[in-house]
Amino acid sequence: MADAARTPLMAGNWKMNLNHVEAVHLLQKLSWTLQDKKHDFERVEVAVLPPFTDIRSVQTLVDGDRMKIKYGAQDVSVHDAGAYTGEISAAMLSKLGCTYVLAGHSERRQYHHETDAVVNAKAAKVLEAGLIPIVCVGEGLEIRQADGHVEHCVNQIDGALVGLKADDVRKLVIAYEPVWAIGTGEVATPEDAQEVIAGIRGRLEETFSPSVADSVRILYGGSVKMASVGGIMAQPDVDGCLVGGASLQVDEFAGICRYLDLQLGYSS
Ligand SMILES: O=C[C@H](O)COP(=O)(O)O
Repeated sequence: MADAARTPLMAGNWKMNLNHVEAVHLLQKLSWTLQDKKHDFERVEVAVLPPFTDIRSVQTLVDGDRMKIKYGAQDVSVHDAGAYTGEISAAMLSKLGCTYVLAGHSERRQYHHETDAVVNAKAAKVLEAGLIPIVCVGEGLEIRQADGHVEHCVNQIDGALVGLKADDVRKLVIAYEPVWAIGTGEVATPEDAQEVIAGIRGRLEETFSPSVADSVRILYGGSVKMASVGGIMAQPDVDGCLVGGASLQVDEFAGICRYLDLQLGYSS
């Protein structure tokens, strides 16, 4: 089990799925399901990351129903304001009540050529706006097969966090997502996840301090399901999951959020 001082976080990345009407339906159902099961949000935090076009509707629902589910965005601009067609600033996301913002998801790195320097600039903007970046790292299959996965991810972390203050780093969340496990049904073994996440935590200790390394929550992501979440969460350095496909299915995502209850044998 991870350090009890770090509250586990289950974050659902909806990617480019669900229009704002569908988003409201799914979130309402998720909230009812978790409430019905008396989910303790202080014990396991729950967040959803909808497309930009859904966020205002999500905000209205969360505020109106006083939901304890948090929400955020999947990306952010490196710019503050101005002539940047199509971009969304961190300040705009803050105004919408977001808590989290993904920075450097592998799909952004792959399809939009985001480098570690861009991820670093995005993380800095998110922190400046008082929000929490979820900085994503992960290796492709070739790097894994060449046994370079820990070094690759640690280097990505170095690049993404360069110039950030220790007190800011302490607040952020990191997600380790092996690219070969995203949307493929190939889950890394719990030991695979632990190996890389422990490597990242070790680097945080070297670069910042033991207390910073102990504070940062590091999630695993890649084909997480109800059936696999327990083994992953049993690892000492894993503090939660970044869930893609399974977060679009209410019962599956609620089950992932309730992994502790289900382990204790409470009703599903
Ligand atoms: O952000 C989430 C990850 O890309 C994982 O997606 P997945 O659970 O569909 O594999």
